[in-house]
Amino acid sequence: MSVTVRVPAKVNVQLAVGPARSDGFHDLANVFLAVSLYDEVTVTPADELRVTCEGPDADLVPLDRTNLAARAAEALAARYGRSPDVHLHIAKDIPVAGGMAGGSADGAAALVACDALWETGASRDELLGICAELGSDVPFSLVGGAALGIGRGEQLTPLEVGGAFHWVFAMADRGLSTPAVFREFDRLGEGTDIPEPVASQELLAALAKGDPDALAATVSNDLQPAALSLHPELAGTLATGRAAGALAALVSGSGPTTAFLVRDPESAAAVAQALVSSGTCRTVRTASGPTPGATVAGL
Ligand SMILES: C[C@](O)(CO)[C@H](O)COP(=O)(O)OP(=O)(O)OC[C@H]1O[C@@H](n2ccc(N)nc2=O)[C@H](O)[C@@H]1O
Ligand SMILES: Nc1ncnc2c1ncn2[C@@H]1O[C@H](COP(=O)(O)OP(=O)(O)OP(=O)(O)O)[C@@H](O)[C@H]1O
Repeated sequence: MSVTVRVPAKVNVQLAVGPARSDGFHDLANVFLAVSLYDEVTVTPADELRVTCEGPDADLVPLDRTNLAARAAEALAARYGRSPDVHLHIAKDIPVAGGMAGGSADGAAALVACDALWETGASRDELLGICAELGSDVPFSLVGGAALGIGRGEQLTPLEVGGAFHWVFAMADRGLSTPAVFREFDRLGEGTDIPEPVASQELLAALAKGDPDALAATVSNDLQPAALSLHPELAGTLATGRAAGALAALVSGSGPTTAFLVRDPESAAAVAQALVSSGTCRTVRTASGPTPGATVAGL
């Protein structure tokens, strides 16, 4: 018997970052939108805990116990006093170290899959608690849709969304480390007064209306200057997408994936074509959101 769970990537339509806290994290006002790029995690009983991975970026994924899917299985097993001996297979389509929460997605998916396999009877809140211990983005990968994350980004409030938003994503030729981007944010902000992060009411209204023009006017990412500082070539990718008609162009989370909000699938195709032709990125994908969080796809 095995269980397969499908889990989406995310884009941050607002990422407001406060000053560094004493624990090294930053308080956020983090507006997440789940988008239709998916990983699938399949869990099967085995003699020992083992992780395998397939997909274009598979060689970049650690297969030891640092893999967030393995850590999720271990955390759930420890909670229920059972052995974590399973085979976790990750079919990976979400870019690795791309700022789209790929590792977090696998953590949430493995948790849901093991929970179904082991029939633990854990409540949703218990699962969300384990997710928050695994990483700041992991709870959102479980719930999907759209949500405002405060604290480290792990304290979620679901958000209403009035329609589908269409996106183009450009993957860069190398990844960026999330802690390195937060450190660069701190360095760039040295000596300045960094305000407490607050969600934009205009942005929440744009999401609720399903209005792409209003959303384009309000998207923001406080980590973008830090990501551009570490990866200056991204400025060219952003400019290419804007020139091709994207309503908004921004770095996704800690980057280096760049995200382009477009009006409809036709304009997504045009922006994607321009990005491919420009040679300023590794691969280009189109997607839409919101889409549900980690969901059992097959038993
Ligand atoms: C950039 C985002 O992807 C936006 O959604 C997230 O804030 C990052 O979430 P994540 O990858 O799950 O991050 P975690 O695994 O919790 O933390 C990795 C590292 O990122 C930094 N970090 C993360 C979240 C946060 N609110 N403040 C931080 O400063 C810390 O250096 C931390 O050690
Ligand atoms: N299942 C996993 N898939 C990918 N990377 C993983 C996984 N588990 C652990 N990692 C490690 O996490 C690092 C960051 O990978 P990930 O793809 O989650 O980055 P990210 O999308 O930038 O994350 P985020 O958007 O949450 O900041 C990788 O370089 C890898 O070493």
